[in-house]
Amino acid sequence: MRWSRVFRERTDSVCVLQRTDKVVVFGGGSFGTAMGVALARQKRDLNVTLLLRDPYVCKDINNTHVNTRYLKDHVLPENVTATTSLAEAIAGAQYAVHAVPVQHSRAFLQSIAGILPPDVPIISVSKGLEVGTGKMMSEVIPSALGRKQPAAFLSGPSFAKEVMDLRPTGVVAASRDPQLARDMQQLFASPFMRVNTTTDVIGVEICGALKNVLAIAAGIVEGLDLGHNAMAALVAQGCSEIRWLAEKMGAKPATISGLSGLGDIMLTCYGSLSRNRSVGVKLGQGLKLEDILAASNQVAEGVTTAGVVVGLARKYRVSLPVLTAVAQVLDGNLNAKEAVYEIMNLPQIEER
Ligand SMILES: NC(=O)c1ccc[n+]([C@@H]2O[C@H](COP(=O)([O-])OP(=O)(O)OC[C@H]3O[C@@H](n4cnc5c(N)ncnc54)[C@H](O)[C@@H]3O)[C@@H](O)[C@H]2O)c1
Ligand SMILES: O=P(O)(O)OC[C@H](O)CO
Repeated sequence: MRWSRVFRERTDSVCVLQRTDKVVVFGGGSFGTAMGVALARQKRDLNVTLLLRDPYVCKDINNTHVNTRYLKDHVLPENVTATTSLAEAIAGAQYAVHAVPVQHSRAFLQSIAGILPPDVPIISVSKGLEVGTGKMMSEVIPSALGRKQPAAFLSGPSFAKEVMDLRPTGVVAASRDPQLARDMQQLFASPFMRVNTTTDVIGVEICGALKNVLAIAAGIVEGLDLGHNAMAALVAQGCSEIRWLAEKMGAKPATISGLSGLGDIMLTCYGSLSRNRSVGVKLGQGLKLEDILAASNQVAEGVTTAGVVVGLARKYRVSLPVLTAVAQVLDGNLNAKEAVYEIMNLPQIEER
């Protein structure tokens, strides 16, 4: 019984890969490149095309197989190529991996709405909430395209560099269409990547967005050198706040304690490769936000998501002291030390 199931799953997996000839990746930053490479490694004749804006980076990828801007220490497989042409990138693609930062996703998707066939599934790996609308990518995609498009959301603890280095990684593929989630599982699963499935899109997306805000808070605690006790208390409080809000928004408990919830919180709050955590560390050390952002060429989604969380806390009537304090620090209404002081002086509570 067990072996027959294993065999059947392997056969399906081969089928999805066998019938996939081309995947387009929107955004050739760190994670778009890493996920494109993860797919290219699955099958040597799979065409993985990165859609970029910078012709010089394209040239480097096509001529030297190196993404010189985002992952200059890694050689890409030869079946990863790059183009700046929307039409060329999308032509013949059976899946589209979306790795454009959330705040730029709407304009980008509007620009491709007329070119992307309506039956090509979008696999979004972007983690954040849109400023102004408060929407998740699962809402931004149909709203920007002006139609329903098959979509899946891949999330979980997954630093681009470690995916590139073939270090074991576990993610979750979420889709309201369970078959599409299973297809994504079969497309991405490898000896180096485990892929769980779920239909809890809201849970996966909200946890992926909120953990970036909590990681900034964890970085602040690190930057202020407040110690291990403070870090553990902060992360535990943040986990509770994420659970309170996510549950009110309809997330399932299994998602909150799973890879895209607790798993990604642990990675991003404690992992030194996190860009969001790094922003927090520098804020804690007293640097100005504008200087921190100017010094980096990579996105830290928590910086923009933090303000959206304040609105969600109001909308869902839930108190989120740590997550909303991050927004206050980013807005310059509080400095990092004042934020810690305020949180430590909140009324003592019963645990819930
Ligand atoms: N890097 C990681 O380890 C990682 C892991 C999981 C998820 N993510 C998520 O993936 C998304 C992308 O992150 P990344 O690490 O690749 O970011 P990045 O900063 O390394 O690269 C961003 C990419 O988006 C492109 N881009 C920016 N503005 C654009 C626009 N207006 N139109 C089109 N393209 C635009 C950039 O040119 C670049 O190619 C984020 O939401 C991030 O949270 C990242
Ligand atoms: O580097 P960060 O903080 O954007 O985090 C990257 C991923 O989301 C980790 O799973």
